[in-house]
Amino acid sequence: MSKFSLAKDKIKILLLEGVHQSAVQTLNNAGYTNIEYLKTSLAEEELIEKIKDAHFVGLRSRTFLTRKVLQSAEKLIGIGCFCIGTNQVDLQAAKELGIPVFNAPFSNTRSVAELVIGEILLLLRRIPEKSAQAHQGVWNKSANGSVEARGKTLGIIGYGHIGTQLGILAETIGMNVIFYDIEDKLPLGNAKQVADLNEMLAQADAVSLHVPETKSTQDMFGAEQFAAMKKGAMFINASRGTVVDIEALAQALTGESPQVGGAAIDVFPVEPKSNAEEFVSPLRGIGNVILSPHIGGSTLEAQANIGIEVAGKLAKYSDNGSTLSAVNFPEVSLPSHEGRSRLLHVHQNKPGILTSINQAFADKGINISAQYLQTTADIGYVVLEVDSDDSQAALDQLKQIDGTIRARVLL
Ligand SMILES: NC(=O)c1ccc[n+]([C@@H]2O[C@H](COP(=O)([O-])OP(=O)(O)OC[C@H]3O[C@@H](n4cnc5c(N)ncnc54)[C@H](O)[C@@H]3O)[C@@H](O)[C@H]2O)c1
Ligand SMILES: O=C(O)CC[C@@H](O)C(=O)O
Repeated sequence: MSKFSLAKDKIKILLLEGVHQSAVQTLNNAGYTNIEYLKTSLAEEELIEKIKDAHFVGLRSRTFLTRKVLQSAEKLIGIGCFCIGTNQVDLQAAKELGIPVFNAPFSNTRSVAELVIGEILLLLRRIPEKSAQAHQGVWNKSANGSVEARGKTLGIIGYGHIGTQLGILAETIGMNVIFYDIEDKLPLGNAKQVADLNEMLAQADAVSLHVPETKSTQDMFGAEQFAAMKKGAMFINASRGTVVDIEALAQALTGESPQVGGAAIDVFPVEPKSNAEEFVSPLRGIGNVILSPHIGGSTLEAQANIGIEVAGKLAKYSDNGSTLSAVNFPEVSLPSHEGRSRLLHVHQNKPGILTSINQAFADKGINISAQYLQTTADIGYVVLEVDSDDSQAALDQLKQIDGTIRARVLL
């Protein structure tokens, strides 16, 4: 449960899924050299084996940190998702175990928005279909079904970081933008929020999904929503595969008179674990459909920035305890702590814990020179500073506080 600070070269960092080398560089620059770097994700049993002695783990969207995996990771003190989505981690389990999870909330936003704009233009011109025909030697020179984006309406579902960027880019090419979000959002440019999803679907010439994977978005788009779309409108999903009923999409794209005119899909309910595995989908082979292997955020710029951002957050948490921008944890932003030892204490959020800590320290004559506290409904994170000579005694006291989840000292 409790940890004493380790020398940096003893802190083991497991990096999975080929995160950008900028992550390794950032960690090395911060003094962390004990890094195991793997190009792929790992299946549960292998992951349990590998993560056993790791203090930090870095991953992208294909590694699933379930409660079972996290419970087996006895030394783990921090998790870095080198992406935006954090649905692949059991955030609640990580929190209960006192492990903060960090991500890169902005670094690939622009890359996704640019890809979607490109896809809208290609779909409206029926280029996927025409390109496939040309590859087969068919010369189909015709304007049938090809339209400009100018003056058409884009419906965005989920008007967050990506949705808003996309809206701005779409307006610059002359599109009207409407959006649907469960929260009231400030519309950028001339965008308009629509309160009812079906009302939005009835107006949009292209619909693009930018929601996170949550209980409320699971299967939020199925046969009923495709039927509510304007006949022949385009459909784009670069959010998460679980948001869309993929069989219903396949049906809406096929038949004598398809309801949906074309689609660009980057994310799938089941995705191959590595580039070596076959990609299986009911959408394969359907005309005017762009299929991409979950690369919406995969540009060199985005990946390099993500590497620096997330590795920097892990190093900062390891060095000074800062949890600023953690997605599952009380956020504490901390100055440097030269000349003193800093103790990190994660506890169940119940009355009396701070009093117990202060009393225990007072009883042992340990002076607290700084104290920072943040809580969520179920856990509390308190950071204390003491004279370096008192650090071991202070850690011993913290370990005994009822409700302690984790205690660690930074020298
Ligand atoms: N394809 C890729 O490579 C790629 C890259 C980056 C992000 N993503 C995915 O895109 C998602 C969105 O990213 P973001 O940075 O814009 O997130 P964000 O959190 O900034 O925005 C999400 C928006 O969705 C809204 N929302 C949540 N539930 C909703 C619901 N049920 N109905 C309507 N709106 C709802 C939220 O209020 C918010 O405005 C990420 O969670 C991630 O899963 C995919
Ligand atoms: O890099 C990945 O695997 C995931 C990218 C994207 O879906 C994200 O959530 O940022």
